[in-house]
Formats: sequence, C-alpha cells, structure tokens
Amino acid sequence: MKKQRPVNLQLNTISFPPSAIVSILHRVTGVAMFFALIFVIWAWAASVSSPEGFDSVKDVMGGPIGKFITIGTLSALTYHILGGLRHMVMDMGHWEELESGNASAKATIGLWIVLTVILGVVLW
Ligand code: HEM
Repeated sequence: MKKQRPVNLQLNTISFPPSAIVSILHRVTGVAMFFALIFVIWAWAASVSSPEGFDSVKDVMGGPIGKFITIGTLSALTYHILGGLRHMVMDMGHWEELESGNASAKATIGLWIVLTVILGVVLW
C-alpha cells in the first residue's frame, strides 16, 4: 500500500465552500434543536401545570436568558427548515451543480441571517 497517503486533519487548511458550511450548519442546528427541545418541553409542561407554573415560565421567557434561548431556538429551526427546503429542491434534481449549489447555499445563509435579525427585533 502506498505509504504517503494524503493526510489532512488540519481543519484550518481544508477549504470550506458555501455548500459545505450549509451542510455542517444543518447538522449543528439539528443537534442544537434536539437540546433546545428540553427547554421547549419544560416551558410547555410548566406553563399548563398551574397558574404559578405559568407565571414562572412567563418570568423566564421575559428575561434576557429566556429571550436568548427562544430566539436561538427559533433561529436554529428557521435555518433547519431553510436547509431542509434546499434539500427538497436538490432531491428534485436542481441546484446540484457546483455553481448553483454554492449560490443556493449562500442564499440560504443570507436569508437565515435576515430572518434571524427580524426574529431578534420582534422578540427581544
Ligand atoms: C425539532 C425538529 C428537528 C430536529 C431535532 C432535527 C434534527 C436533525 C438532525 C440532528 C439532523 C442531522 C442528521 C445527521 O447529519 O446525521 C437532521 C437532518 C435533517 N433534517 Fe432535521 N430536525 C428537525 C426538523 C426538521 C424539519 C422541520 C425539516 C424540514 C424542513 C428537517 C429536515 C432535515 C433534513 C433534510 C436533514 C438531512 C440533511 C442531510 O442529509 O445533510 N428537519 N435533522
């Protein structure tokens, strides 16, 4: 076997085209939502458990940490849905070439940033 096989585990030397970044972010937001569901399910359960529970959820959601988690969760969901829709379009045979794939990846990130800013402004 050839001894000098290419080994390149230095992440800062690997090129990350927009389509690769979009793909990694899809997994990151999926995992982030999995953990965020702990907060979402707690908020749902506590808010309907009793009037005191409802008030405590309201307090947490009204504070900076609650707002940060809410906006972060919705931002992750927004990204994940945009990425999912991009996947659906690709499954139908579009945006599969290098140029169109990278263009749709840039558009996904751009739209996500715009929607996250809107979410932040509306919900903060
Ligand atoms: C709470 C809801 C969700 C959670 C926790 C979640 C979680 C995840 C995770 C962890 C992955 C990564 C799997 C991997 O890379 O091995 C993933 C992939 C995926 N998700 Fe979700 N997801 C959710 C909702 C959605 C929604 C609403 C859509 C569609 C709009 C969607 C579409 C996809 C697609 C298409 C992939 C595959 C991406 C790929 O093949 O690279 N997901 N999801």
